[in-house]
Amino acid sequence: MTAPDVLCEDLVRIYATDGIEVQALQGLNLRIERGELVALVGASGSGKSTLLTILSGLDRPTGGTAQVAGTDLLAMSRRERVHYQRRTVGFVWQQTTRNLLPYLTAGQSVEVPQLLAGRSSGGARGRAARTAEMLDLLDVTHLRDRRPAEMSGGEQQRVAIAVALANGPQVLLADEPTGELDDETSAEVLEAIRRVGRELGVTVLVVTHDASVAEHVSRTVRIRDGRTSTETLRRTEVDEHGQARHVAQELAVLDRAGRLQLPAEFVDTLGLRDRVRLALEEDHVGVWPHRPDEEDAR
Ligand SMILES: Nc1ncnc2c1ncn2[C@@H]1O[C@H](COP(=O)(O)OP(=O)(O)OP(=O)(O)O)[C@@H](O)[C@H]1O
Repeated sequence: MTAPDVLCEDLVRIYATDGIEVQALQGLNLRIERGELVALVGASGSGKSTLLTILSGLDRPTGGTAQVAGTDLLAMSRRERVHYQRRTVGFVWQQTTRNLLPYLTAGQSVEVPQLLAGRSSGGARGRAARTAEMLDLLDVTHLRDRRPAEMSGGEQQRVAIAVALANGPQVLLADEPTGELDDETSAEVLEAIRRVGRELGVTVLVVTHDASVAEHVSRTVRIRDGRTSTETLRRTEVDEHGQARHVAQELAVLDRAGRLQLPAEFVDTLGLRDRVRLALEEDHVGVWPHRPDEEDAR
């Protein structure tokens, strides 16, 4: 079995400002295999951006394990960090202005990261060929000589993906890449991310608060209060009549200590609180509300 491209175990990030501590990540576990496309969804303040900032090498966790494409993010030297950010991971941010410099054309934007990374294979011609290849892959060749102000929001994000992939990263991280786009354009950009991930074999993590993103990916991980809580796996099955149908399976994340977070609707429906009654059955675990009065009466 190959090592996963993203591995977080018991990841903790505590922010301390003015003597007040905020536990943004509270022991988060996440594993993403090579070539997977995963959406991470969660409410505002659940810790999504904190996680992405750590995975992109811009911030250090307070504790736990974080490895991306074999790089240990807690043990990286400053030099390794620069290499990591230029070569190992690519990013696409929500704000189109953060992705592209206003005075560079699309072609120049894809070329600059290659120059910064000292990409020398094939020299200037090699870089030009890589640039043409990336623009073509994202269907933005016609925008090569345009600056961001001369592109739509969706076009800017597709160019941003080409920029992020310029140096052939193993992992692509996207933080709300469709946050500023309408529904139709969002769907196009997500489809472009999915296609390039598959064609280049890049592992992709898309962070979003938009639950509809989940429809475009085979695995959605939910984050709640700084921890991954539940996952939805989607796959297409062909039934006995040859009809394709989409099947979704809900899973809860179980950490190494055996903790799991029950979905909020289960907790609400059964009125579970404080303590629950557990029973180990042959092939499953039963969970009941704990009602001492009723149990005493039995
Ligand atoms: N630099 C910081 N200093 C102090 N607290 C912070 C800092 N950054 C984030 N937090 C806090 O950490 C928690 C998680 O924030 P984070 O930005 O990761 O959430 P999020 O899920 O990305 O939210 P959103 O969808 O609104 O961007 C929040 O309570 C937030 O207020």
